[in-house]
Amino acid sequence: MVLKSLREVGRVPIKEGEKVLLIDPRGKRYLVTVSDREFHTDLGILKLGELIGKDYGSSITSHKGAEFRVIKPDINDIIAKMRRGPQIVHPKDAGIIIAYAGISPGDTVIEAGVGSGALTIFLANIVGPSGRVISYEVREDHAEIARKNIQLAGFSDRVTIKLKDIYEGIDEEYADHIVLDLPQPEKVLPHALEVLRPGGYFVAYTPCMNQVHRFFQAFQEYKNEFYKPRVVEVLVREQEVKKECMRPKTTMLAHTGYITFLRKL
Ligand SMILES: C[S@@+](CC[C@H](N)C(=O)[O-])C[C@H]1O[C@@H](n2cnc3c(N)ncnc32)[C@H](O)[C@@H]1O
Repeated sequence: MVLKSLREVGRVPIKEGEKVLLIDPRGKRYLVTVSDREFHTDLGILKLGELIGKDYGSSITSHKGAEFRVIKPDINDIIAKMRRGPQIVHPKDAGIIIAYAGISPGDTVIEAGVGSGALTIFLANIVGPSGRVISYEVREDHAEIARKNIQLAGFSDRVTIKLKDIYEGIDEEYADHIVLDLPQPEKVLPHALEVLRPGGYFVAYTPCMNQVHRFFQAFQEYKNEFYKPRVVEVLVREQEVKKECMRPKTTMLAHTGYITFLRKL
């Protein structure tokens, strides 16, 4: 057996039409599509066609002599650069939703609302090509933004956006998990019970404590159908790493939302 070096395995030359991430000498990032065109920056003009056939990790130089490194973008790069409509679920919250609910490749996840599609992209990434994300949305303009963002991430094959109010019901007969980012998740509880598989999770992301309170008042009627609930808030404290001093950053993204997890019995 011939073992390939890591360098050979990772070596897939850049092709025309691919999305790549360029990083300038200051660390500024640009998501561009490789084609035979010029890309203008304040550090000079780049001829993107020069990237074709190069390796990821290599660089391209502007007409002013600035060197831009090129790497393959991941979903975080896509989400950072995509168009936003409503407020998106932050990666720290998407991460814990996926981890605590055990969302896995091949799963069918019903989501609402799609908003800008950020959480949808995280979900589609984890369920993989054999899974499905079915996302309900009431606003056509939000659905349109999300559709484009999901296409940009390359997940249109596994995501279905439905223009429908999920409070009125769920059309599907089966879901491994239900993930909600909308104002009144308690209105989805009776529909969720009909379609959620035993062991599957009902997850509700809500920014306000009074929403959590209202949810749990409604939940009393359904409490025998679920394993004991869990509510979390995720705080990420980034560190400032400098040669002379390492310490927590003085500012942080504190509150985003409360995440409620219910597991169906
Ligand atoms: C905060 S945004 C969701 C953001 C999304 N999670 C993301 O990460 O980009 C909430 C969305 O829920 C939609 N929405 C509100 N009530 C809904 C309902 N009953 N059924 C479906 N969508 C609903 C809104 O139109 C809005 O687009």
